[in-house]
Amino acid sequence: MALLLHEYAIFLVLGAMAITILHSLMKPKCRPPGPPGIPVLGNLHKLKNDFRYRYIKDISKTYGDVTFFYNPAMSVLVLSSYRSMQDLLGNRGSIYSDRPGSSIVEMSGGGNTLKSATPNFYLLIRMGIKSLLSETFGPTWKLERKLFHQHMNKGAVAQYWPIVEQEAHRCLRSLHRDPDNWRDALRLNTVRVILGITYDIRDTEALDDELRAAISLILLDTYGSIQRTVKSIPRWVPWLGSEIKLLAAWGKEDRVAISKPFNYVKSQKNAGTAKPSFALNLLEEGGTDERTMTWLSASMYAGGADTTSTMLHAFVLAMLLYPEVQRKAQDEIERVVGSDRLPGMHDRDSLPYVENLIKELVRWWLVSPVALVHRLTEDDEYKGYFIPKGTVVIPCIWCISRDEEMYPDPEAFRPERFDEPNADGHFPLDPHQFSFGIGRRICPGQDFADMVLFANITLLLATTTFSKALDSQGNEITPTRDPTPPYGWERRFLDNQPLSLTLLASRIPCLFNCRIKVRPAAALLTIDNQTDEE
Ligand code: HEM
Repeated sequence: MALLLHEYAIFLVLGAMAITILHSLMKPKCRPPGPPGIPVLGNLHKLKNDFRYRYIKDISKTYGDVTFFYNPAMSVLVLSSYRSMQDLLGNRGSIYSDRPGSSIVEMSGGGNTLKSATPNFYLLIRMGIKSLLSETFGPTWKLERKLFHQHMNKGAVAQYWPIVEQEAHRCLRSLHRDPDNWRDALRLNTVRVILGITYDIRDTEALDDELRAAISLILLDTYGSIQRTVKSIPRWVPWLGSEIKLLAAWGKEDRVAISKPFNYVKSQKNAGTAKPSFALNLLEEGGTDERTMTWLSASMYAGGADTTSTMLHAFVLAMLLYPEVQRKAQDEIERVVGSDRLPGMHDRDSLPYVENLIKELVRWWLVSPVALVHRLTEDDEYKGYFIPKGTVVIPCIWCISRDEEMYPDPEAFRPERFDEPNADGHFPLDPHQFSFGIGRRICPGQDFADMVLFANITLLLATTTFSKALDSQGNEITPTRDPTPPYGWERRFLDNQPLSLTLLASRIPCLFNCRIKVRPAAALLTIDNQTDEE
C-alpha cells in the first residue's frame, strides 16, 4: 500500500511538471505593454511623430519604462529610463548592440546599400525589414571601434588640445570681426578641428586645387550635394521616394570629397612628410582595408562636426535665455584666470561652475534625443516580458534628461542643480552618462567632443558676451527654445537651414539672431599667421 502511495505521489509530481511545461509552451509569450493599435497592423505608426521623444515621455507615464510597438513586419522596444537602458544596453550589451544595417563605416555612407547611408530613424525602420537578414555587430564593427578608441580615448585626445585651442582662437577672431555670421564661425570651427586631427589639414592655401575644392565642400557642408539634390526632387514625389532619391544621388560628389583628403595623407606618408593624424595612424597600423580606413576617417566629421557645433549653437541660445548664468560663469573665469591670460585646459578643475554649465548644456540640449537605434540579436526576457530577436530598440535618452525627480524643473537651464542633492539625498546623475548613448555603442567621440566644448565655451565666455537681438523698436527678441522639427529635411531646406546627413537625425535649434559684445580679454587672442585666414 505504502509503495502504491509512493508511486502515486511520483506520478502526481511528474504530471504537474508536464502540465506546467506544456502550459508555458502553449501560453502566448507576453510582450511588454504598449498603446493599443489597429488589429493586425499594430501600433508602430504611433511613433510617427515629429517630436517623438516627447510622445515617448508621455506614454511612459501610462505604460512604464519599457514600451512595445509593432507592425506585421517588425517590433520596436522603447526604453525610457536610465535603469532599463543600463539593464539592457549596458549589462546585456552582447545581444543589444547591433544596429539595423550599420557598422560605423556604413553609417557614414561607406556601405554598399542605401539602408546604411543614414541614421534617420524612419529609413532605418523601413530598411530594418531588409537588414534583419544581415548581422552587422560583428568583427568589422569591433575592429572599427578598436581603431576609433585607440585615437579618441580620454588619454589620446589630450594631444589634440593645441589644435582645438588654436582653432577656437581663430574662430573667435572671425566671430568678432563678423558677428552676423557667428553661426557659421562656430560650425567652421568644429569642422576645421576635426579635419586637423583627422588629416592634419590646417592650412588649405597650401593644398592643390582639387584637394582644396574637396575640403571646401566638407567645410561648407559635410554633405554639400544634399542641398542641390533636394532642389532637383519634384515636390509631388512621395516622401519615401524622395528620400531614397536623395540618398541615391548623395554620394558621388561627397565620395570624392571623402577620398581626396585620405589619398593626400597617403601620398604624404609615401613621401615621408606626413605629420601625425588619425588617417596616418590608420595607415601605419593597418589591420583593415583602405576603403574602411577612408570611411572611418570620414566618420570623424560625419559623426562629430555637426553634433558638436549644434551644441555650441545651443550654448549661445542658453546664454541668451539665461543671462545670469553667463554672468556667473564669466565672473568665475575672471576670478580664477585673472586678466592677463585666457583660460586653458589646466584650468578645468578650478572652474566648477563652468563644469556644471557644460553638464547642464549636455542635459538641456540633446542633439540625439533618441540616441541611435540598437537591435536585439537573440530572443530575450526582461521584467517577465518576452522580447523577440530582431527587435529594434530605441533608447529615449530625452526621458532621462527630463526626469523631474532627478532634474527638478527640467526645462530650466540651471548649472547649480548639480551641487544640490535631490529629495533622496543623491546628487543628480552627470548627463555625460547618457547623452552620448549607453552601452557598447556609446559615442566614441565623447571625450573629444567634451574637450572641444570646454575649450570653446570657456574662451567664448572669457572674450564675448551674448545678448538677445533687438527688433526695430529696440525691444529684445526672445528666441524660441523649441528645436526645428526633427527629420524635417524639406522644411530645413526651405528655411535655408544647414543640411547634412547627421543633421537629418539631429535636434537643432531654430535660427535666431543675437548681439555680440567683445570683452577686453579678446585682446589676448593669439594671432597665428599660419592658421589665420585671409
Ligand atoms: C556633442 C557632441 C556629440 C554628441 C551629443 C554625440 C552623440 C552620439 C550618440 C547619442 C550616439 C549613439 C550612441 C548609441 O547608439 O548608444 C553617437 C554615436 C557615434 N558618434 Fe557621437 N556625438 C557627439 C560627437 C561625436 C564626435 C566628436 C565624433 C567623432 C569624432 C562622434 C562619432 C560618433 C560615431 C562614429 C558614432 C557611432 C558609434 C557606433 O555606432 O558604434 N560623435 N554619438
